[in-house]
Amino acid sequence: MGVAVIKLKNPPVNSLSLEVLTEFVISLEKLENDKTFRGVIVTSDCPGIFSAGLDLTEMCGKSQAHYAEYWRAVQELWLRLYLSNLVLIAAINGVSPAGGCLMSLTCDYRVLADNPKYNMGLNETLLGIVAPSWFKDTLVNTVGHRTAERALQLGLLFPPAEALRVGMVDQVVPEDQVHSTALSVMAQWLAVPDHARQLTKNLMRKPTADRLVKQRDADIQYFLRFISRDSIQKSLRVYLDKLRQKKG
Ligand SMILES: CC/C=C\C/C=C\C/C=C\C/C=C/C(=O)SCCNC(=O)CCNC(=O)[C@H](O)C(C)(C)COP(=O)(O)OP(=O)(O)OC[C@H]1O[C@@H](n2cnc3c(N)ncnc32)[C@H](O)[C@@H]1OP(=O)(O)O
Repeated sequence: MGVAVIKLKNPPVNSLSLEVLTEFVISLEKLENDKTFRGVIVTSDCPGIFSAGLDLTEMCGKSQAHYAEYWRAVQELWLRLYLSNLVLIAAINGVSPAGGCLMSLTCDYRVLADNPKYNMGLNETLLGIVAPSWFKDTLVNTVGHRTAERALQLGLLFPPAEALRVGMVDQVVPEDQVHSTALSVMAQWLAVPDHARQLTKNLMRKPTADRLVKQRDADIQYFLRFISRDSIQKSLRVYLDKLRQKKG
């Protein structure tokens, strides 16, 4: 039925490095241009981890030029996913904080494995950083304003039952059924004529995407100013050190 699977593979935690973001956009573009494909299942090849989100090492101790290049790549992936003409289904087979969660929120439907460790949410505030407005918009469009407001301020990571309750995911299923469920949901979405579904998706999503498109450069400048602050760099270093020390 013309369904591709994109499996994220950047061990150990599928962090969204510049290289991963770039490759993801290229793969998506190829699938968009190949008319034999109508749908994509986005999943992970790293056991227990869907994606650890944006790669913190790309946002810490690097040059301004690097931050700008990285942020443009983050914007590009979000825009491509959010406005994709393909049916995108996230088969979430692991934990998905921040950028990992965002990626799944751009999909048309989310199936999450029922494992209490597989938390998801936009936890940026816990790192001492702030989810950008378009991250916030994506969450609001999924779970509504009040739930998003509380989740964003507290940096909440929702376990599967809670994620389902607030509407962050559409289905929670046993871990060994995530892929088959994604496939059967895909069949249901592909039963709808493409042109009607695509125009409807565009109608729902374009106003949100346009807000970023209209101010992409300003958004990059804003990110540069924010991420270059000493206090923000310090927060990120402390957070990364904590992650590294966990093992020791
Ligand atoms: C007004 C606003 C204006 C502008 C906006 C400005 C700023 C906002 C910018 C960006 C928004 C940010 C979005 C993000 O996505 S930030 C990333 C958030 N991610 C997390 O908090 C997850 C962190 N990781 C974890 O919690 C765990 O690693 C995880 C549960 C995923 C897996 O645990 P596990 O025990 O299996 O592995 P670890 O031992 O913890 O990690 C292994 C290895 O990987 C490194 N690691 C983990 N996560 C990341 C990451 N996101 N980026 C880079 N590296 C990561 C970890 O340090 C370990 O490294 P090492 O010790 O060297 O092996």
